[in-house]
Amino acid sequence: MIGGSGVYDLALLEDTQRIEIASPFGAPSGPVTIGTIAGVRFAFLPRHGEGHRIPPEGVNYRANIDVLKRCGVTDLIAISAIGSLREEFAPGSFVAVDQFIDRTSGRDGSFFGEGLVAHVSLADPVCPRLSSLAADAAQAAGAKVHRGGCYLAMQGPQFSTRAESRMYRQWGVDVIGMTGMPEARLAREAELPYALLGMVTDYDSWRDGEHVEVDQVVQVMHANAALARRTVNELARLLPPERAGSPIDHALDNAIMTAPAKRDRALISRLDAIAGRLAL
Ligand SMILES: CSC[C@H]1O[C@H](OP(=O)(O)O)[C@H](O)[C@@H]1O
Ligand SMILES: Nc1ncnc2[nH]cnc12
Repeated sequence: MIGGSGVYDLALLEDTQRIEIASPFGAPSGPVTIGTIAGVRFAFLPRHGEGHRIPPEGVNYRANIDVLKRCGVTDLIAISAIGSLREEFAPGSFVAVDQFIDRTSGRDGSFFGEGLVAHVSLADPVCPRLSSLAADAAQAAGAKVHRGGCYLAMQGPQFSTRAESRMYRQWGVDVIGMTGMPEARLAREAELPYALLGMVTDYDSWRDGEHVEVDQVVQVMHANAALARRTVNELARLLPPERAGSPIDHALDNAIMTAPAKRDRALISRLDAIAGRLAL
């Protein structure tokens, strides 16, 4: 699990171990905590680091996913604070996001590049099985849950202007945040089924006379902290004892374009965790 704003630890984890893992993609947000809940092994990483040190544009998304992959993670659930662009997605409710629009810029958005070109499909960026499990867990924990929603990833760190917020509504966007991209696209390249469970903390600035302020976000986040914790607990209980395979486990099978003789050996060795399975 990757925890977002307000979710800096998984208090329910038992038999925990904190591990500092190095990544060829640079420094991750911090050590990974590994432990169990109801017999299920979880690895947890707070996206903004302990004490919320790292801004959304400064998160090393590649290193975070790389180190989780190195821990043996098979499925990735991200928790995020989100603003709502729809009246019926009220603050306090949860949204199991199923689509993204990426308006971020200047972030490293791929593990691949010159010397090893790859194109994975991102038509359906979220794993339906994992997303539905996350939604079931939030519902069992007592949350009001919306299944499906389009998340616009903005660059931040400032919140949107009123004109942007209203334009995003016209685009059919449901919720907004600053971190879902490039996280979701990198998870797909890493062949990790990904789900994003958003906690609505505010109505973004599209309503007359209202605008989002961080104190309001923090207030709703704190009010929701216990619910988020119960959700993780329920999730551990809902996960099937045997993990079913997913087509996302093989997302890279037909993705590599670069001819074997032209491949960059240094890049291939950096990709040992992400694409080692392919024996490039
Ligand atoms: C604290 S409001 C803005 C901040 O919260 C969200 O973070 P995360 O997605 O990690 O929960 C949003 O994306 C911004 O980074
Ligand atoms: N309104 C908003 N815009 C961007 N990110 C957010 N995170 C929580 N609320 C947000």
